[in-house]
Amino acid sequence: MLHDPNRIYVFDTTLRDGEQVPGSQLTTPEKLIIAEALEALGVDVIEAGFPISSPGDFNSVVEISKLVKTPTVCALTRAVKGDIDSAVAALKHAKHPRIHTGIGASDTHIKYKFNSTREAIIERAVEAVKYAKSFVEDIEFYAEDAGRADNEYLARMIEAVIAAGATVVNIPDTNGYCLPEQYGAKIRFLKENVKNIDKAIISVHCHNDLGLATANSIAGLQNGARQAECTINGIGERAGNTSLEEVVMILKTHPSIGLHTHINTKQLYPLSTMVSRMMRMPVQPNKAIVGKNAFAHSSGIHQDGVLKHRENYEIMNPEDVGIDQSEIILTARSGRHALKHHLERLGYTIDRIDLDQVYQRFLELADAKKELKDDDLLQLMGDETEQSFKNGLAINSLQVTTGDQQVPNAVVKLSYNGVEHEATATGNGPVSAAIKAIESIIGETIEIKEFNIHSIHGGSDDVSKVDMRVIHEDKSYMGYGFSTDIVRASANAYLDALNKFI
Ligand SMILES: CC(=O)SCCNC(=O)CCNC(=O)[C@H](O)C(C)(C)COP(=O)(O)OP(=O)(O)OC[C@H]1O[C@@H](n2cnc3c(N)ncnc32)[C@H](O)[C@@H]1OP(=O)(O)O
Ligand SMILES: CC(C)C(=O)C(=O)O
Repeated sequence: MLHDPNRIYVFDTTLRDGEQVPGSQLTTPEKLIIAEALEALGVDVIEAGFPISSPGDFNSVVEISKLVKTPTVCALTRAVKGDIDSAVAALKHAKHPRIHTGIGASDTHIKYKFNSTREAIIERAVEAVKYAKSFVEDIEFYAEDAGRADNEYLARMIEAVIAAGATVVNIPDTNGYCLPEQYGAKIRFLKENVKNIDKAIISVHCHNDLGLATANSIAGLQNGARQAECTINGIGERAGNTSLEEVVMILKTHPSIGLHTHINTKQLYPLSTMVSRMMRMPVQPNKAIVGKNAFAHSSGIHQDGVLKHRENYEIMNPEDVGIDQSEIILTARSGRHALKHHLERLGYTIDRIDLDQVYQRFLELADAKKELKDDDLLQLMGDETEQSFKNGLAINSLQVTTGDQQVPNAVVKLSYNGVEHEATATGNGPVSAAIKAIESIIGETIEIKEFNIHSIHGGSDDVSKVDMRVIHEDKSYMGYGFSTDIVRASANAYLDALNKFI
């Protein structure tokens, strides 16, 4: 039945089990967008809904069936004829329809949910599979709460439903109870004790109540299961389901397991973001693979290690999951290598910078601010009271006079290579006067290509940020300046650019 015995079929249930999360219900158009993205991701099966549950869910299964071309479209039912009839109707347009029917298999469910007996439940299971099979060829059977079910009984049930026509047998750890070793052993037991097991694919469907959903799913796959049921971001009933991105990336990162999927992993992050937004379920920052911090390094030793050789602290390539690159987050735990990396990225030549001096000021700011962004660094470098550059240009004083009926005039005192120089110049405005005075000290005219003044928070008493692009020997250099005085901010930005090449 399986062409490639090492291929894992990925069954996505984001739109069914994932959508059981309170507050995360989706409209049909939203489900269609996600279904299309799941198809592009390369999932093998999309569980589109539980058609008997509501007219809206029925309609979603109909529309997804019409839309999706390659993956199997699956609809969930209880072991109840009415549910199966509804699923058959909803799947009418599916190119590859599957009915997913089943019933509880643990003694707890048999006794307290159904007030029934083991034998009677097997009969209901078989009857449901046969009924579904009379409409659709591809039938998946779920033995609910199989994680807590007696293995001998489970094996009898599975053998009976395969004989009745089930093509896939799902062994859910519905309550997230099992340990990986137990769950793996359960799958192995079924592989070894169900006589007709080679006529069906074993599927794993694990919940995360103890945080073991992914570990259990992998244990199941390593012991013979060939379909993994999961959701994007691991969303689902209670603590959620196995997360699709985790299973897929575990198999890709550990080729020694010898199993693979047909998932286009570069779509994982974009899809995670889409599902999180549409389902109003934020992804926790430390979530494996797709969390905001999954490829972000914030402590100095790690940052140094990653900058020297990414694989020192990364076992996956962020690009493989659709994230552009790892991030080096600047915090008070960062070291000089990380600071240097960002300064270089912002156009500073490290040889020209007094890195130790800048680092001490950086630490003080990082202690106060927690995380430093580009603007914080630029402000740090452009701080008019500090000398960030070795032998650089620094303004010692700047006097400007301007007003109606008066030619703007600037007097600049500049320290250059440790020597103070003074110059006076006029211009058509106070900024041009200040720039001309600086030019007369350095003895060169440097072309300014771009010049922008922004206020940081708004308000007339705000700090202004100036960014300026200058050209020197056909190369562009950016300079940034900050001050409550826009002339001083402009002069600072000009010197910041000049310090990168003078
Ligand atoms: C483990 C899982 O995630 S299973 C999927 C869970 N998803 C959902 O439940 C969402 C969709 N569900 C629904 O819309 C509704 O619960 C419906 C339409 C299925 C049923 O609604 P109601 O008829 O009002 O029944 P209600 O939900 O209150 O109770 C469930 C009934 O189904 C029975 N039942 C539960 N599972 C199964 C099963 N697999 N096979 C047969 N009967 C079942 C219960 O024993 C109970 O029957 P009872 O009335 O004889 O005691
Ligand atoms: C319906 C089944 C597969 C299920 O969701 C579970 O048992 O958790």
